[in-house]
Amino acid sequence: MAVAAAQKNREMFAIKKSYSIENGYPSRRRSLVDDARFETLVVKQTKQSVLEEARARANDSGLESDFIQDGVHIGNGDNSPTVEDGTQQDETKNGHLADADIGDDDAKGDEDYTLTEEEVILQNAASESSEAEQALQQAALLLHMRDGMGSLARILKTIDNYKGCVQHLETCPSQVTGVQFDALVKVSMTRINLIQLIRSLRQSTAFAGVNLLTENNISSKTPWFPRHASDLDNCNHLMTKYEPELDMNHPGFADKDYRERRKQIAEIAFAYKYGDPIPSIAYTEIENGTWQRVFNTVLDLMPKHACREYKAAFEKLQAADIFVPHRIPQLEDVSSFLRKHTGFTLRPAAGLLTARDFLASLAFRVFQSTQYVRHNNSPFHTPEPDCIHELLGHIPLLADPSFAQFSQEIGLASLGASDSEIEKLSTVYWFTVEFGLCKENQQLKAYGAALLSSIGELLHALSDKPELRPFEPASTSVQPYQDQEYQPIYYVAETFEDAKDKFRRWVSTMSRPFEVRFNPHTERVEVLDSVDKLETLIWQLNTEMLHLTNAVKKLKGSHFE
Ligand SMILES: C[C@H](O)[C@H](O)[C@H]1CNc2nc(N)[nH]c(=O)c2N1
Ligand SMILES: N[C@@H](Cc1ccc(O)cc1)C(=O)O
Ligand SMILES: [Fe+2]
Repeated sequence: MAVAAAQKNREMFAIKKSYSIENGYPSRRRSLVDDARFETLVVKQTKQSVLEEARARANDSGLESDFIQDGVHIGNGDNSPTVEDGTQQDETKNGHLADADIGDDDAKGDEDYTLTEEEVILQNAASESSEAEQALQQAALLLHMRDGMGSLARILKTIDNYKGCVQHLETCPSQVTGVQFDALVKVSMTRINLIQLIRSLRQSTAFAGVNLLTENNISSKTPWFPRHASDLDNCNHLMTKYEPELDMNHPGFADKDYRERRKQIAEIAFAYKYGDPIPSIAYTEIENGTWQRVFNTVLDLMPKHACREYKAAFEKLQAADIFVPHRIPQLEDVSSFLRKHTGFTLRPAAGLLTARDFLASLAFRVFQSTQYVRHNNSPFHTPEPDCIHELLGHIPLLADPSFAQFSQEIGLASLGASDSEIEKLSTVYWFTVEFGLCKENQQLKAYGAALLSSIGELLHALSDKPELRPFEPASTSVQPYQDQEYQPIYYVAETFEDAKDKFRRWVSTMSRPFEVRFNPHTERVEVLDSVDKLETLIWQLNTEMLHLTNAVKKLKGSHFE
């Protein structure tokens, strides 16, 4: 239930299509970092207005009675549960809590609750249907008790009145002035009763604050992030930029048929749900022709300019009959190929995703791939990712174990990261996964996907025009860039292993106060926030160590035979 509420939260606050047109996205020279910044702004504004709307609704006398009629009002004569408290004056003027003047019982219309975000989510979840209203909800409440432990009895009695079940109770001396103790109470009760319980407790002068906490230990300030691969159904927020409909510079802007085709293909991504096979597309002769031109050029340039790992995986894709010149590979076939090699899978994406959503998928070893094809007028460079870029650029390296792990680590680092950290991570992603160069026997090779899928840019990167700098996460992550033209700066990694090492050390300096781990068996991201979870993990690792030690012993033994 709690998880469902969190997802609801995401849906409520989600921006559907956020960029340029509707929201006045400002500049023409733009980068994904600018986009991330803009996204943050739009998300904040959307959230603010959703919250304000919900608060207004709650204060609206018509709707208010929905929640209040059953007796949040104290001593109002019906048989409803009440706080066992003589006083009904609310003296709480505590920030986002009840900064309302609640007068006497008759003053219904004057009540002005300022709901917290958690309460808005709860109310929203409850208001869906009568079953949703009656659904059991786990929740944690933090209460500031002015008058000491005596108030505990009152709390328990009130919870009991609302047919709640107390699962955990903990108190400690409070840091808040005027408050003697804080109590943390975990309860289970129906949503509707929980809403009423909170209101009821707030009306008591015994409490200087009643806070509904989110369902887990992570602070409610941490941005929502997917916990299971199926939560990625909520992670496909598009950036409306470089779309053929919207951008006059887009090669498909003037081509009506092309725009129609793009819409058709986008529908597949919009309808896609976790677990579905990725629908096949019957690519047209023109589309296959565009693929063939790019494919053949990559074949020509790859031996000299691509890194070793790319070439090795490319050959495997050819051997599996997935990479052939005359037809575009189907995402479903590519996805099963990757699954066998590194556990990566694909999801269809309708276009350029927001950095937060795109990176989050990587944490689950899921790569969000577009399925449409660039316009046949510009086969060798396009301003937006298309399936030729995903297939020829990204797929080979996602089949390489070391690179797959690097990609996943960027993804894991992004979960719950702050907006400015997302900006840095996507900049690192940009200069490594998209545009990275590396060394091989003193020679410069390309491993970045946007280089390997764009012959134009590949040759530019390896010419003497751009500036080359050594990859160093701390400085690379704050380097501004644009995504319209060829890059003026590229970063060179010694090796993947070296890049991964540096990246890991840099990530450990980020501000996130918790560690996460992906459990491949359940496809779940676990937050390592309890001794229990850590102990289970240590036990698993010990078992694995035992097997590895045995393997070493056996191998050593066999040498002496
Ligand atoms: C993380 C980063 O900003 C990166 O460039 C992302 C953004 N969104 C994307 N969205 C899609 N569909 N494909 C991509 O390759 C990317 N790249
Ligand atoms: N420029 C790349 C495609 C691309 C565009 C934008 C990106 O963010 C990434 C890749 C190509 O032509 O293949
Ligand atoms: Fe890409």
